Amino acid sequence: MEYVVAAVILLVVLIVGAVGLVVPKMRRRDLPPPPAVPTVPPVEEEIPPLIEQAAPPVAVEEPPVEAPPVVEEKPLLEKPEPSAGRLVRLRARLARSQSALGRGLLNVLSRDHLEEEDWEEIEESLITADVGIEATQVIVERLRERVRVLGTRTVAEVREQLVEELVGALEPGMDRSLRTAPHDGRPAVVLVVGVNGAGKTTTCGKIGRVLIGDGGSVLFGAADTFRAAAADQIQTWGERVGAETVRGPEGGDPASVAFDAVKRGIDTGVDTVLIDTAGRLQNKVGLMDELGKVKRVVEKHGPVDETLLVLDATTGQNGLEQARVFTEVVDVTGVVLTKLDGTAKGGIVIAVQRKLGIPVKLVGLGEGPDDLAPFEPKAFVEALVGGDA
Ligand SMILES: Nc1nc2c(ncn2[C@@H]2O[C@H](COP(=O)(O)OP(=O)(O)OP(=O)(O)O)[C@@H](O)[C@H]2O)c(=O)[nH]1
Repeated sequence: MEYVVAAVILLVVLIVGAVGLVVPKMRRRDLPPPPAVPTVPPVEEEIPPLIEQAAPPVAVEEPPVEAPPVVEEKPLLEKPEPSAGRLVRLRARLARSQSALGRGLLNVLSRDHLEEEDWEEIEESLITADVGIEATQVIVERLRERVRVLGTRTVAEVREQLVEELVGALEPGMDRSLRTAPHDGRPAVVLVVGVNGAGKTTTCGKIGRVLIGDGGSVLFGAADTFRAAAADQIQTWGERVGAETVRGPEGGDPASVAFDAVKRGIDTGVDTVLIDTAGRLQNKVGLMDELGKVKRVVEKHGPVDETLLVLDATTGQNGLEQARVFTEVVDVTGVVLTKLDGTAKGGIVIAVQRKLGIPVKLVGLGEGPDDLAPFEPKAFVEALVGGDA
C-alpha cells in the first residue's frame, strides 16, 4: 500500500512538472510580437488660425499715435476759363463768315468810285450773310449817305464807317448782362429753351462753365426728360466742373424735375440753377403746355430770372420762324446763337435781334467746352469784317 501511495505521488509530481514546462512555452507562442518601434504619443499637427488672435492687451500706457489723414480720392475737376475776352480769343472761329462777308465788302469798298452797282454788290453781300433784307437796306442807305457827305475815300475810312453801321444795327446799348446772381436768399434761376438739336444741352453745360469760370457755383436741372441721353449729357458736363445735376426718371414730368432742381439749389446754396428743357416743337399748344408748366411750377419758388433761347445760326432765316414761336410761349430774355463757327452767315446775329427784339447775349463758336462767349457787338463786327481791326 505504501508503494502505491508513493507511486501516485510520484506520478502527480511528474505530471505537474511536465505541465509546468509545456504551458509557459505555449503562452509565449500565443503572444503578439512586440511593436518594432517604441511608441511615442502622436503629436497633433498645428493648423494656423484663420484670424490671428490679437495678443492680450498690455496694460502699459502709450502716448496716443495720430492716425494718418484719410485722403479722399476726388476726380480731377476742370477749371473753366473766365468769360472776359473770350470773343476776341475766338475771333478766328468766324473765319468762314469773315471770308464770305468781310473780304467781299472790303474788295468793293476799295474801288476808286463807288457806283450804283457797287452799292448793289454791297447790299447783296449783306443779304447773303443773312443780315436780313430790311436791316441791309438801312445799313447800306446810311453808309452811302456818310460816304457822300464826308467824301470818304480811303478803304480804311470806309471800313471804319461800315463797322460803325453794323455795330449800330446790333443796338450796342441793349442790356446783355446775364441775371445769374443769387438774390433774396435763393439762387438765380435760368431756363434754357430751344428746338432739339440747336445745341441747347451743350449750351447749358457751357453756360455753367462760364459761370463757374467767373467764380460762381451752379446746379443743373435735367428737365429734358424726353431724351435720356440729354440728362446723361448734362450730368457729364456737371461732373467735369464739380456741379450737381438733378434729374428725374426717363419720360418723367419735366416740371417736377425743374421744381426739384430749384429746391435743391436753394438747399445747397448755389448761385445759379440752370434748367435744360425739352424743345419738342410738335405744335405751339404742346410747347406752351410744356414750357408754361415748367415755368409755373418753378415759380412756386420765386420768379425765373433769365430765359435763354438757343438758336442754331446755320438754320438761317428759317430758324427765326421757330424762334418766334418760343418768344410767344415764354418770356425770352436773351438769345444764344450757336454754331457761328460753322456758317458763312454770321450776319444772322443782326437779323435775330432785329426780328425778335431780344438781345443776343452769348454766341457759340465751336464744340469745345469753353467755345461760348459773351456777345460784344464791336468785337463781333470787327471779326466779321476782318481787315485791319
Ligand atoms: N460747331 C458747333 N457745334 C455746336 C455748337 N453748339 C452745339 N454744337 C453741337 O451741336 C450738336 C447738338 O447739340 P445738343 O446740345 O445735343 O443739342 P440739343 O439742342 O440739346 O438737342 P436735344 O438735347 O436733342 O434737345 C452737338 O454735336 C454739339 O456739339 C457750336 O457753337 N458750334
